[in-house]
Amino acid sequence: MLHVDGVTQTFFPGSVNERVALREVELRLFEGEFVTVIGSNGAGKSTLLNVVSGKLRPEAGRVRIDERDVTRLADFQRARYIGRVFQDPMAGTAPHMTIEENLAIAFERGRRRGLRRGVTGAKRERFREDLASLELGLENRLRAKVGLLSGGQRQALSLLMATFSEPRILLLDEHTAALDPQRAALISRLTAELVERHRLTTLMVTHNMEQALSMGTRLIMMHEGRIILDVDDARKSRMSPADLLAEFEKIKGGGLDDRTLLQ
Ligand SMILES: Nc1ncnc2c1ncn2[C@@H]1O[C@H](COP(=O)(O)OP(=O)(O)OP(=O)(O)O)[C@@H](O)[C@H]1O
Repeated sequence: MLHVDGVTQTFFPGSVNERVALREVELRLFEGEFVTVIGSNGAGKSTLLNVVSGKLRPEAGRVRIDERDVTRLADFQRARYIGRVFQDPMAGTAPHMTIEENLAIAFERGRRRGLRRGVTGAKRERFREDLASLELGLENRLRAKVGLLSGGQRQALSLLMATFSEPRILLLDEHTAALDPQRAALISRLTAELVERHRLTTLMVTHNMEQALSMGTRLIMMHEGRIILDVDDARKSRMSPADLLAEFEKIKGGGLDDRTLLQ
């Protein structure tokens, strides 16, 4: 359902600062797959998410969602297909608006025009139910300003908002990295629950190898703009972080050729 076909992305081409962030990346996600993405700094993980979301238009290659070529659609035009949560808990929500106002915006994203805007009684009830599922007590604080919430609460709200419009693809960009371990565990649990409940096709970038192995149904490793390892669920469930590191060393040491390493 998501096809990334031969995507290449170079920043500052032809200058001394030239950086090839993605090199002919091929990636296919089936409906409902939950893929965790790991890799060294500068491997191209965020750039891949930016190309999928439409924030970046790749210099070569195509992105297709449900067979539709969306390569030339800007991010706001792809918004109804895509939900995204960033590392910064402040990025996904509007601090000066209330919890219910933030939810109302997310709810209306991607829906047809003509539906009643604003917070109606029916919507408020739905928001209350969804917030209650987070088990953070936010269902009793619908009219509180989001700026008053903690980082973990705000990230939980961002996650809920990103899944509200039942996007075709959920993009998670190190969305637990800025949280303390307890909050990170909470957001990981909520992520697994929401992905399962809405059967979302998901790409999740993380630097945490334990998390990359314990979550999702498939794992890919990136290095220098390439996907160098692609591990299915069965194999992933048998791997440890040490195995992943050993794979990485083996691939790096063996002269990289992604075509032979991709499975
Ligand atoms: N907007 C940009 N302008 C210039 N260069 C960029 C830009 N975004 C990314 N790059 C470069 O592209 C390469 C890939 O960056 P990217 O952010 O995708 O890596 P990453 O795998 O997400 O890294 P990290 O784990 O450090 O966040 C890096 O060399 C980076 O410096």
